Amino acid sequence: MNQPLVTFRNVQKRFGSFVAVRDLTLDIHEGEFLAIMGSSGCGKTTTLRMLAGLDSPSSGEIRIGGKLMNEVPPHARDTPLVWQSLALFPFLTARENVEFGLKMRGVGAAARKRRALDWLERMQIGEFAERNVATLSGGQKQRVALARALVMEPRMLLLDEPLSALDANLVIRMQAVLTRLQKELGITFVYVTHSQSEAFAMADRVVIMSQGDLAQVGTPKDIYRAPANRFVAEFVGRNNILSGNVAAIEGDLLIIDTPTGRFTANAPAGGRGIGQAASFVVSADLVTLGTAPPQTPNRVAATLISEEFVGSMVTLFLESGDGHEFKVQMQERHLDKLELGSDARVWLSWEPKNAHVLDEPLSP
Ligand SMILES: Nc1ncnc2c1ncn2[C@@H]1O[C@H](COP(=O)(O)OP(=O)(O)OP(=O)(O)O)[C@@H](O)[C@H]1O
Repeated sequence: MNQPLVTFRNVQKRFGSFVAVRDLTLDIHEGEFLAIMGSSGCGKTTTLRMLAGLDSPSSGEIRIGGKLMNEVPPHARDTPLVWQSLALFPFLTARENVEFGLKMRGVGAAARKRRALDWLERMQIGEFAERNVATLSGGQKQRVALARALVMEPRMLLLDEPLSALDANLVIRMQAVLTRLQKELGITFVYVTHSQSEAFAMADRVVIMSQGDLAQVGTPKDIYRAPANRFVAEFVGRNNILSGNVAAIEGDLLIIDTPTGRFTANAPAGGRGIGQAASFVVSADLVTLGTAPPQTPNRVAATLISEEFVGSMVTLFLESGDGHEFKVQMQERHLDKLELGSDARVWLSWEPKNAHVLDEPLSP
């Protein structure tokens, strides 16, 4: 692979004695869409601000295109940041705001106007071009800010919750606009968000942070199917997590005794001995639900507790005899065929290859 566009090497950021980012080592590749996720206060914005030059690392190195950037100020970088409380010029129109950077670069009036209007159109706010930005709604302002950053055609764009002021329908539309533009223009996007659906829908790779640490980086599929640790497995949500002790090892498979039963799980990384603690996850959409006992080693009898519908998908919440909660996700039409009553007794099962053994938990 080519040289990464951005490298963080053992980057730490302290505010007084508080450590906001502990020891971040991460590569960002040219043209990729990288999302940074994690719960509030985990260090996402601090990471982005260090990349924008608004904060400098307390130790470690940040390089862009191989060049050390630790002390390079924001205006000397090609890394515009679009964030929630956007700094638009309130006394200018939407178009003038978008034109501003081009004017600073000496682009002529006619070309500036054409490019600004083009970007406002792409952001679906062309009709507001001549309105003073102070009179626009929060969501409209956010799109002016996006147009203002994109019109400069930067090599990399940093975005901090850029869609947070938009309603749900507009979020979906803007997600499609942004991902298409990102691929068309080949701009590297670093995108901070709270929203898992947003990160998983848009990003090529997702970084999950926890209290200043990088918990996992990978494709959305990797993170969903093979969470590296318990924090990520719980953060991603739609996972069943079971814990116990290793009873036997058969090649890449571990036989694990848990309070809910004995199960076979996949542990290609190995590294566990008999008697050691081990946890595994099975995603909710990889659990099969049936009314007859299945002929597989990984099976549990469970009682249906509740159902949650989102669109055509349903998540079932169930409980095994020992009180462990299971989640099963399926298409609503499949559920209808099963004709389950309330408190129905059912069987859950999953293939050993879909039970993924977790690495050790993150250090406390
Ligand atoms: N200038 C500062 N001085 C002191 N502490 C700070 C400063 N900036 C950030 N922090 C602290 O560092 C931690 C990480 O903050 P950061 O803004 O990176 O979190 P975040 O993951 O973006 O959170 P959120 O999702 O809530 O925006 C927080 O505990 C925050 O209070």
